[in-house]
Amino acid sequence: MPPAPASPDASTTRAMLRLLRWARPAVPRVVAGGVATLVASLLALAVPQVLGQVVNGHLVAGGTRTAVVQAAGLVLLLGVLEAFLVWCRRALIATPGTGVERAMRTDLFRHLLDLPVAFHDRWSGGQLLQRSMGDLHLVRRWMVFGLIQLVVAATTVVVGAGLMIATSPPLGLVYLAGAVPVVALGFRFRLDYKVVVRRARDQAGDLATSVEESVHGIRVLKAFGRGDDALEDFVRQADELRGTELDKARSQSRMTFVLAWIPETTLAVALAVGVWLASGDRVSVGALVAFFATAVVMSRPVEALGQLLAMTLDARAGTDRYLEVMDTAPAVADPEQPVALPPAPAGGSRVELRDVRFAHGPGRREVLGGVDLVLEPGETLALVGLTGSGKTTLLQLVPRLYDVTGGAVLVDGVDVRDLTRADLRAAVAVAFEDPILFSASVRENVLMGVPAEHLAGLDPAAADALVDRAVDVARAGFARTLPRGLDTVIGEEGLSLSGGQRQRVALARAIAGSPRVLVLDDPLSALDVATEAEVTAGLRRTLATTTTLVVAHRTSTVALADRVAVLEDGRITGVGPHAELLATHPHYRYVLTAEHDAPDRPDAVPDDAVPDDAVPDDAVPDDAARIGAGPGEGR
Ligand SMILES: Nc1ncnc2c1ncn2[C@@H]1O[C@H](COP(=O)(O)OP(=O)(O)OP(=O)(O)O)[C@@H](O)[C@H]1O
Repeated sequence: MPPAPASPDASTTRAMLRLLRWARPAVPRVVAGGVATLVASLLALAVPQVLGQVVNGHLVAGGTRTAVVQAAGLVLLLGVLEAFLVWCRRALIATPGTGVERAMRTDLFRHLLDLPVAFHDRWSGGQLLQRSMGDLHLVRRWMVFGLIQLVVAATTVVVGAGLMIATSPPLGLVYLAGAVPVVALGFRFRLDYKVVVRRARDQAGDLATSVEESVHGIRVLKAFGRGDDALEDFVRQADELRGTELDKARSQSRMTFVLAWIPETTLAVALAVGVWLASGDRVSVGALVAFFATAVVMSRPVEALGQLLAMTLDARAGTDRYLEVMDTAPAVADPEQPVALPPAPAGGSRVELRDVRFAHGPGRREVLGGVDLVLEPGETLALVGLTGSGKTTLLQLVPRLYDVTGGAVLVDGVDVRDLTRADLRAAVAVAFEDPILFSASVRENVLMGVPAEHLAGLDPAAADALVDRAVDVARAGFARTLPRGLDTVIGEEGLSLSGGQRQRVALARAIAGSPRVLVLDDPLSALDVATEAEVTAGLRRTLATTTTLVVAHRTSTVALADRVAVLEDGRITGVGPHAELLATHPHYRYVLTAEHDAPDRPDAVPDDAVPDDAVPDDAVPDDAARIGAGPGEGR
């Protein structure tokens, strides 16, 4: 009974064909390996035919001794050839398989870097990690082993069944009858297994996310003594995954049982029928021997079909999960016909936000509902607003970490969407409040802020000078006192440094490339007021022609600015010097003076709660507000 060749469905075939994009270079060797395996299997099938000839010719018909020796020699030769071909398969496909996996992994990583921040907001790190490691491993294993074995096993079964029918049609038909239940059960297996294997892959991704989150947040877990909770959560997820893996194993073992039991049963029936036919001379003893020897040779590929089908469905789930990421188009992409930025104006760049609107997805509430704002060349403008009012969101629209959903952001008159991302990011540098550094030396982290093409043209001394200048301006000189100075490798995400130290290295990175536009998201929040004043003064001196947009939460950061813009309910409701706004803009006054101890909404504070004349213009002289005015000062 040849079971139905375990054909995966059409969508599986389509998904696997899409792998050709990466597998194409490996195709010749995989095909050669497949041919070697196929020939080896067919040689194995030839052995029973030789045996049949020996039985009929020598044992039954009294053939010569020489014929027997020749037949034995032929069997030996076939065996040696088969072993050689199996070795060829391994040698042929081991290398291209790893090459395909590497190419797929590299493309995935490249694509992840290309995908916008909005994508990374939605996808967990563990799921992406699992897709780039575990899923690709399954795909490679299938490509170099499963696919070839599946084709070879199915071909062996079909050819073997043909030989059995040719050897004895009635016995062959008895054996074939067993294919009917196997096809039906195989179909059912495919449907069930497909669902369960996908669930297992997704759960493995969730489990990886838990590990990643816990390792990332280990300080919080320890500080709050929540390690046991994290462990409990992890164990629950691990149990779920184990349950699904057991479902997989049960489903697979049911199929293996079917593929072992039904052929054996039909073989027993065929044996009874065969003996009866032989006793009536309707089949020769040699044919009977050849028939059953073929059945024995076929039993291995028949049983393997279940495992190979499972492997194919594993790889299908891995391929689907891989392609789900690869098929996500980078929403923030380079324009087809990019515009070049005009040469940097001597006085600095002009940045304009024109009726800018932004929502985190269709149908979601607008975070920004029509922002109009102009930053004049060389100006430093502070953005102030309540927490959650959209300051960070607005900032991120300038370097296109997100794209506006309405209106436009222009740098020197050019819509940022008309620039290549490389040009834009060479012109606009960013420093975030929670800076991420990389496990590299301080020097390498700082140089990350210099556009690659600019860096490539610098000799080491010039690059060092850039780093020194940036480190001085950002008051990150502490890095020179680290064990290996600026060459000290800082830990993952810079966690071996204090929060304020990391902020200063991140600031040095932002200014190292002398950007036209600097976007700073409260980058000095972790510094003490005295250090912040030093950094502020350094920045003002050095970045005279850099146009800077800075989010400020405290008066001392506002000191960096020429003007301040107040962001309120997704709109700019006031722009002007700090002192003027403090005197005339109740919401601004509220944000800077009462944010941390006030009720939820600013609206709760009536306009007259802080009468305008309570803060006369001269009460907060410009200079006092600018330099070193801490949260309590300048109010
Ligand atoms: N990835 C996101 N998906 C959905 N909503 C988001 C996302 N990021 C931020 N938001 C929402 O957008 C709004 C503005 O957030 P944003 O971070 O810009 O505020 P903010 O003014 O910078 O706040 P803070 O001063 O606390 O840093 C908030 O209501 C926030 O919940």
